[in-house]
Amino acid sequence: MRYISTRGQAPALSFEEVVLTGMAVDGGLYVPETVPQLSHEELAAMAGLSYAEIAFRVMKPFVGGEIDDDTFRGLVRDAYATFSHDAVVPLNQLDANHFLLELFHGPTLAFKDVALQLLGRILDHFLAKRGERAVIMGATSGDTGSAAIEGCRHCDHLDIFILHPHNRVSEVQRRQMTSVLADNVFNIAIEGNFDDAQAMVKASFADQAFLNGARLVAVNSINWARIMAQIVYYVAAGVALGAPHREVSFCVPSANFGNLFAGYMAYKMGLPVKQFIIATNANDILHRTLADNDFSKRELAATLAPSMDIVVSSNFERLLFDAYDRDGNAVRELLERFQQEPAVLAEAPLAKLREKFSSFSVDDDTILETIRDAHHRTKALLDPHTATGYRAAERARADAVTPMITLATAHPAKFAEAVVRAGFSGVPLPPHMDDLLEREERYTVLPAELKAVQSFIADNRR
Ligand SMILES: Cc1ncc(COP(=O)(O)O)c(C=O)c1O
Ligand SMILES: N[C@@H](CCOP(=O)(O)O)C(=O)O
Repeated sequence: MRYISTRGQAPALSFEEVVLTGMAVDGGLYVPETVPQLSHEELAAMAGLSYAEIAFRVMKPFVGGEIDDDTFRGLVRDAYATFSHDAVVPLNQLDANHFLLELFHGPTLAFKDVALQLLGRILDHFLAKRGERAVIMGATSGDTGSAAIEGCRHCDHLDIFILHPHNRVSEVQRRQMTSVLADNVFNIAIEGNFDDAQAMVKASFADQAFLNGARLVAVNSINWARIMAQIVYYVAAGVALGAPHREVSFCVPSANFGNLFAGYMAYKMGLPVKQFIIATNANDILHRTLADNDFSKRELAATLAPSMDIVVSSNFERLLFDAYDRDGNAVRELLERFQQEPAVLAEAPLAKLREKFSSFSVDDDTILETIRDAHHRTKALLDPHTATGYRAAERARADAVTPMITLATAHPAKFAEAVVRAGFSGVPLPPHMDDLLEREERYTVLPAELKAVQSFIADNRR
């Protein structure tokens, strides 16, 4: 299996190289050169298998033999043994054909654990084999950071630097990151927003001179392995509800678009998907692009679903690459224009996207109303991100027959403030986090300046 860049000018890489590289040198993101196919028979044979076994079968072609099967099976098994639910990502039936796919039973209570528990183990495997150390640099709006720290903190070969927007993540999210006092973990609170943090991470991949030759690794969804691991739960959920014999639809709370892109990959591999619904909060660039062909940046709004407070949606580039028939030059031109001024998509690619995707934007008042309404109707207590998905699914679904699977991306305890504002008395943290609010914290506040962040990393890496 080879991986190519969405901007068409970087060298093709192997799986091991792509995992250890992150972003392509031409500024693009890596995608598989060809999409492996899951036949009708292979999908049907997954019914009833454990999540770890489905994960092994779905991901094996992407690994392309670069980790031997027994070792890879072991990494996958160990990654999902950290989840507190036997089904790893259980389906919760809300009504006749609306299901919640609960992705929050991992150690840090958000969907990021699904990929980052595995990515930490894969990185450890490759770095140990090479006898190398590496520096992780990641940007987070609150969930990727703690999941990356949790997934990589025991890895002797890694130093981890996570940038979060100062005072713009929930208290639980911040403490999940900053209360990890390990020698190889560094939390940086940026005086800016997530887009500033992500831009600094991307700029650091583009010019790594500040690291004096050390290897820089990505844990954000720019790293292909993140997407690969997230494909699995779409397949597992689809098969559990009757695929390949019947179609399913998915509604995904979206921002950086790694989650939904993984679903699109599952579809391209052969999972019968009728419809994808993109749910956004008030930061609605994905919705505006799809609905009005308005691919333009707007001021970032602080919302009740802070993990989705993102304007520049990295992985949309991967979808555009497909929509533009894998024309790297066209994608590069479009994204360069988008960075400078409002852009529009060409007619044909936009029409292609509209065949499979619809979208819906949900403001803060509606998030609160939805948390109340969903609880009243189904007894499920949703976190504010999942609430955007639930509302979008109820409003935008194409029919009342195809099972609709809304991805529950975080546990409500991570966002107690919003849940309390919706009228509930609070949500207890799970036992392993009982004392989270009393734990000592350590983090460094820095201005949103690339040089300041890079100097901090250069001075502190081991
Ligand atoms: C809880 C939660 N829901 C939804 C999202 C959006 O996912 P994505 O960025 O993959 O679109 C994120 C983070 O981005 C998140 O942390
Ligand atoms: N919501 C994310 C933002 C980063 O997204 P990623 O999927 O690219 O890591 C977060 O919680 O940090």
